[in-house]
Amino acid sequence: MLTVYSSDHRLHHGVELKDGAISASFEKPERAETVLARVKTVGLGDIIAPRSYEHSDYVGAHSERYVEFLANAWSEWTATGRTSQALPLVWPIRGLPSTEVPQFIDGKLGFFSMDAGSPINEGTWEAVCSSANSALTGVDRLSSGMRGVFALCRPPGHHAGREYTGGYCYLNNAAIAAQRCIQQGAKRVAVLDIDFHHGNGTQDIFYDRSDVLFVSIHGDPAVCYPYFSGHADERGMGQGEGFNLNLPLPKGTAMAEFEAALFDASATIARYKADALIVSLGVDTFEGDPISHFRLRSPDYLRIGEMIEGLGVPTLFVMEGGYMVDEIGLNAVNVLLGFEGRT
Ligand SMILES: NCCCCCC(=O)NO
Ligand SMILES: [Zn+2]
Repeated sequence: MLTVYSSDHRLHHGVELKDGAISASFEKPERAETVLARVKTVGLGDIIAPRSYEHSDYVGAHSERYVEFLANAWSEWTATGRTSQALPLVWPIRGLPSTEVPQFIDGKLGFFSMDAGSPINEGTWEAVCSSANSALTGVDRLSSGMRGVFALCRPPGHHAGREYTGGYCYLNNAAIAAQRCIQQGAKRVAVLDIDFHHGNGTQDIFYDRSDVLFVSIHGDPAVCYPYFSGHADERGMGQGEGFNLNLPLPKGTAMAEFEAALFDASATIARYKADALIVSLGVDTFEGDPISHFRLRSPDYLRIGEMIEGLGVPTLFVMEGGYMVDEIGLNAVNVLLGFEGRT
């Protein structure tokens, strides 16, 4: 299987607000390096760098003004004399009447984010573009007739909505890939999100559309991040009604329950008859993950890959979460090996 990877991800080192203190982010460069090392160790296949794309290739999944905000945020922040990481401090929540985009960068940061989980620093935008470009390059290779391609994306993307950052995400790599498939003529694209956390951003982007089916298996938002999306009654709206399937599972879920949910997800995707499948591949479902609450074990990821292959659809795997750095490579690549029947 071909892997698309850019070392430009190393330009982004985030911080995060956790338990009331600022600390180095769990979303660290070593994550992608460990997965890359495992890809090489197992001889998964060729590894290529992404092609470059235009900012306009991100629009469709995202709004133009959001992409422009991301591209200019660091320069606007540093123009105020600050060299620290740019973080939002105020958000346009229920009861605040203005719907205008503020002119000052501190207001823009809050307008275009859902939480303080996506800090912006000097190298962030370049890293974010390299991550989205890896997903786009993966689609272009898939379209050339490949059965499966792996976009080793970092930073991740599935919490990024049409106009907001969040949860370590900036551009929604999986959504940008799905949109590219549609632009290249696909009539129906399925996105399967198997990360521990609900892909609220991907849901947001396609919620009113029937040409992209979104299916997510994740920790119950009543007790798990992102808390405010991912319930089973969120089924899409307008033309998208019935093309959004959330399968929330309780904390402590192990493979038996996860596999049953994946079986249901697969049945829905099979009925949809997708021309292409984008998998948001998070492995923070692993039992040792420091910020998540499922109990999958490394061999389980082989089975997950097998089940995804059973859908018989050209598939782009897009790396999302996974924070147990020692095992992230083993677990992510096990999905890809399972997909290839190398179990
Ligand atoms: N900082 C709060 C938790 C962020 C979750 C990131 C993730 O793995 N999403 O899939
Ligand atoms: Zn996650």
